[in-house]
Amino acid sequence: MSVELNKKLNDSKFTRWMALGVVAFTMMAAYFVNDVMAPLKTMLEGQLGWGSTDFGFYTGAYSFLNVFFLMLIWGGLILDRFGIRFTGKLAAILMVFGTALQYYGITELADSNSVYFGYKAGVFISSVGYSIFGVGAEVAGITVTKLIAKWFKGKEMATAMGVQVALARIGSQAAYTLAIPVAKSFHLDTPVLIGLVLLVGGLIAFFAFSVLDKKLDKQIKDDKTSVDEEKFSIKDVGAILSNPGFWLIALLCVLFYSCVFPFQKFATELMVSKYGIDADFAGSIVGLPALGALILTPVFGSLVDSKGKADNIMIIGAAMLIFVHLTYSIPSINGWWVATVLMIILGIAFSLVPSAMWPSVAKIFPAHQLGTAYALIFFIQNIGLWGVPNLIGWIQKEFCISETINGVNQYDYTIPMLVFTGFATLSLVIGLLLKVANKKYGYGLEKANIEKK
Ligand SMILES: NCCCC[C@H](N)C(=O)NCC(=O)O
Repeated sequence: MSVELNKKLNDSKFTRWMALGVVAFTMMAAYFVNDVMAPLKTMLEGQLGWGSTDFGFYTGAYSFLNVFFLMLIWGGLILDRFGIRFTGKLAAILMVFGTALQYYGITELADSNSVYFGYKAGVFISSVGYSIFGVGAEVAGITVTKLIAKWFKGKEMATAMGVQVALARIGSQAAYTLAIPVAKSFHLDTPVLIGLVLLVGGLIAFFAFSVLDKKLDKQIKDDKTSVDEEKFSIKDVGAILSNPGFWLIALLCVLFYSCVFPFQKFATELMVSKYGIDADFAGSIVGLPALGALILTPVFGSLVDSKGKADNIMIIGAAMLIFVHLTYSIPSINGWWVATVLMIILGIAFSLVPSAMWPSVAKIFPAHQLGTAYALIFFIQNIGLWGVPNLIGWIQKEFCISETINGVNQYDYTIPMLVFTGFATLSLVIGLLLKVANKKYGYGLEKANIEKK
């Protein structure tokens, strides 16, 4: 009888997975908007005169406020201080506002001749919007990760994190697949408008989740058997930063993701220019990792839950990325099917690492430090998400223009792909060091997550 009385919302499998589904929709919309402009790179250059450095500037803007104004750090502190509901709603509002501004930049300012800080008004304002969106998206990301750790503690935590990431990748896949066909059938800005509508839906979804979460908090408070969670204090930042596990995960994260997300932003053009894939179809190939991750991330997540071995999984994922990027860099290997197979391999790596890495953070840090720990890791990751697209855009402009057709530059991708290979190699080295640290400090990364009853 007392067992029944103590039953909380998240003890019901159906309710916790339904709650996850609701917030996953918010993240799906966020990932759609995040990626929807990437396949349009060549169209943006042709129709709005956005060159490679403009595109690199815009793409890197996602992380600009997070990195230079420490917005992610504030977001993490707000999350640990004021909780999941407040922070999640704030993040969703920022995403909607930022996307609306981005839309304004590519519609109303498309023909403007004004220049701000050396960039066309349209490029600059869209980038400001994307930067605000980036704050919202990243803060939403850490909020959702923390809420999964709360709702799924001692349960299928890695599977749930995997499912959330997988559903988010549907957003990315949809963006890569639909952007060019939609932009061609309607207007260049229509894909962003669709993203804006989805985000408003995501905002409503998060408000709906908050009702459930409030109820769960009340149950946790009323439950005499539940242990009171320690409150976050600013001293915890020091504790997080002095943990070697933090630095290794953060470095693995920045290096690994620097050769996935920024690569994907340029990859549609790579598929067309090097592999001769039709522009309408190229986005779908680039979206393949997202599609693969949809199936594989939960599979690998449940493997981590039941069998553990997160340390080895991260190492294998990093090694696969080296193979993929190195092969993309070889000029003589240019068959469309090779490009496709490599994307599939990248998709497997892209499923392995996140499904092992994010739950590992929850093993290294206690619950009250999790928001800040995820925020600091995302912060370091964002340095890469800002710097790498700018670096690649600059390299392309300086060293990679192979010819110019009707005023649109064609780029050779050998050097950019070697740069990505370098990052992937470093991520493997860090993965190996993490394995050593795991043994030394006993993080338990090799252990299963699901508590045996
Ligand atoms: N294109 C999405 C960027 C999301 C970055 C975010 N900080 C993150 O790492 N999310 C986890 C993931 O695996 O997508």
